[in-house]
Amino acid sequence: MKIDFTKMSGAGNDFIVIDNRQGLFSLTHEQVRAMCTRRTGIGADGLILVEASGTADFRMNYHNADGFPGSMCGNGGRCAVYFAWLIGIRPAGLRYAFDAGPDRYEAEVTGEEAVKLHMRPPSDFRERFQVGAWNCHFVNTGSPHAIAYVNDLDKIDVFTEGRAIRHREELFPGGANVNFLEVTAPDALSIRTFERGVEDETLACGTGTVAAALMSYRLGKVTTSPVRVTVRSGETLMVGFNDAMDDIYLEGPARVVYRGTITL
Ligand SMILES: N[C@@H](CCC[C@H](N)C(=O)O)C(=O)O
Repeated sequence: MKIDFTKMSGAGNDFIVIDNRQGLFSLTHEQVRAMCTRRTGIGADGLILVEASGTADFRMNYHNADGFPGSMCGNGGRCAVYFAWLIGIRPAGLRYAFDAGPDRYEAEVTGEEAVKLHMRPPSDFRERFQVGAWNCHFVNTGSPHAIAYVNDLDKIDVFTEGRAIRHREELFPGGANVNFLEVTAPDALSIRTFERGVEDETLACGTGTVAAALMSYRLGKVTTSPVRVTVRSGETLMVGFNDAMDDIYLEGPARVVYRGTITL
């Protein structure tokens, strides 16, 4: 089976994106994992099948690099929308609606290689609890996110510390993504994320970035919206929100890295 794919980067979070609107491809977990594996496969943090939806412009069928379906992926959603725009899923217009899991999302292409994704209201805010030596916080922004604040982000061993927190199933049933944050200004943060399903640090995480901005505002660590969040790739994501946190967006770069064909 030959599959045409587009490799995309959402602020450094990278994805294999496949047009599956005809329903031609049914990939096993092993095939997804092999395609996402770096060095021996294409290499990516996740794989997105863009599929037909009865009521939205498309459905985002997202898998983590481990081959299994993931929860909401913010950067993946932004890449999927840019992909949909590039292949002309809607002949005219920059606004898209897509389904992901049980939820409907709206987004717009805001410029060349730029997408703004409207997020769903967060749930399950939990503040100030101890996980080993870490003072942690938690919020679900479509994916579950633990958060810890640090003074010097460069010094953190994200792989070791993140992995230990990620697996605390008694606190986070199903596991959690783990974000380490440094507050750099009243409207700015830097973030590093250990991603569940990738089982490693990634160069950016969209739902983690939203979790970081919302939690930091709740805790008074940032005082305004939008919040500029610098991710590990060095790129910046913007998170805007109202006080009620029911009108939230994630905006930033989404670009094509290359196109190819893989034979499975
Ligand atoms: N990279 C993502 C998050 C993807 C889902 C996550 N790894 C999970 O299943 O927990 C993002 O940009 O939000």
